[in-house]
Amino acid sequence: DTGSAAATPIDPRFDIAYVTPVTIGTPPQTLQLDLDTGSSDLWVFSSHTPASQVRGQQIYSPDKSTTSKLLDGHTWSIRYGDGSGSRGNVYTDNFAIGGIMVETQAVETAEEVSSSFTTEDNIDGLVGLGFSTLNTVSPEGQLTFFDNAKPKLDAPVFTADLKYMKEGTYDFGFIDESKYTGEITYVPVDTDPGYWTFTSSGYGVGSGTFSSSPITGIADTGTSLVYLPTAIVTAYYRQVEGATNSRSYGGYVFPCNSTLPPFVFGIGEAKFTIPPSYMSYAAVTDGSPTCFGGLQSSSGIGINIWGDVALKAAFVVFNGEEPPTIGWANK
Ligand SMILES: CC(C)(C)S(=O)(=O)N[C@@H](Cc1ccccc1)C(=O)N[C@@H](Cc1c[nH]c[nH+]1)C(=O)N[C@@H](CC1CCCCC1)C(O)(O)C(F)(F)C(=O)NCCN1CCOCC1
Repeated sequence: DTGSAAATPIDPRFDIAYVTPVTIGTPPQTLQLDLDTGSSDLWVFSSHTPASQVRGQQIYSPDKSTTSKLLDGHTWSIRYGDGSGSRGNVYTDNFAIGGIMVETQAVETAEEVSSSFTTEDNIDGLVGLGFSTLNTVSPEGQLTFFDNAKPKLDAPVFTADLKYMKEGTYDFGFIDESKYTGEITYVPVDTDPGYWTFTSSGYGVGSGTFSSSPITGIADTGTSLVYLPTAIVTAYYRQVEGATNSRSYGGYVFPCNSTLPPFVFGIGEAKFTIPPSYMSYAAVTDGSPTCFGGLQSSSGIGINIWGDVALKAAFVVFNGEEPPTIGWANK
């Protein structure tokens, strides 16, 4: 099998996250989920989510599906890097993305979600596409959609073609040559503890010299920005007029009319350029002349994260062969 599904920015003003339509159950219930390579739980707003915590999200009702089965005695609970979280019970049911159907996918139904999920009415849940070792279901961990779908895919891969303020695509089971230019550079992936962890070959600020130094981090479709070591981040913002590391805004900000250099990162011998428009993430509040940077320091996180700001500058292949690798191509 092969399949494709849209990755649509949830906000027309800036790319905070992307959602993809999925179907669950019989007859199919359609939800818009955030495909997230930084986690490995597939969870949804559901008929079990308290009404006070649901604000416009689509919900999955297992009781309305003739193919749903409660996974008795199983629960889940997850906390994300931005402090948000959710927890609940587990069903298995038919689950499809882009026409790829998994009959007994573990679908985690939310009994509770944190306030930032309630207020984000464009996200009905997440599809974790990290490695199944990160799945939080207890007492038995469950497989991700990708692990379940792999045996029926023409190739054990999925690709991300995220775009700047535009609809992109996730493809499953094939590599669409029309979506990239030149060659795909593959590098090894370390699956411990369960992220798509790889090592970049270095970075450059604008037309400055390229610094060939290894940067190990995770490819994370569920994180909006890029988080890198402080030395790299200060080297970047040193080139931005009026940039400061603002405690109140929690990161590097600068006047929105400042000229930003592009940010270059290396994958093996290949170079990828994040254009200035991606590096100016958003005004700190609507209409403010102060903008928040798309590159921030990872010192508070503990790992470097190549989030959407970097991913949308490339065509990325998540290769699930043994051993897994990750491929990057220009587009
Ligand atoms: C707006 C912003 C200031 C740029 S933001 O940072 O708030 N953007 C959020 C995403 C978002 C989208 C929509 C609405 C609101 C927020 C963002 O980038 N969050 C990251 C920030 C971060 C990461 N690390 C430190 N900080 C995050 O938590 N991303 C997780 C998925 C998010 C969660 C909130 C809802 C949208 C999806 C993530 O899964 O990508 C993760 F990798 F960062 C993460 O937390 N993975 C959980 C890993 N655990 C390990 C233990 O086993 C269980 C799984």
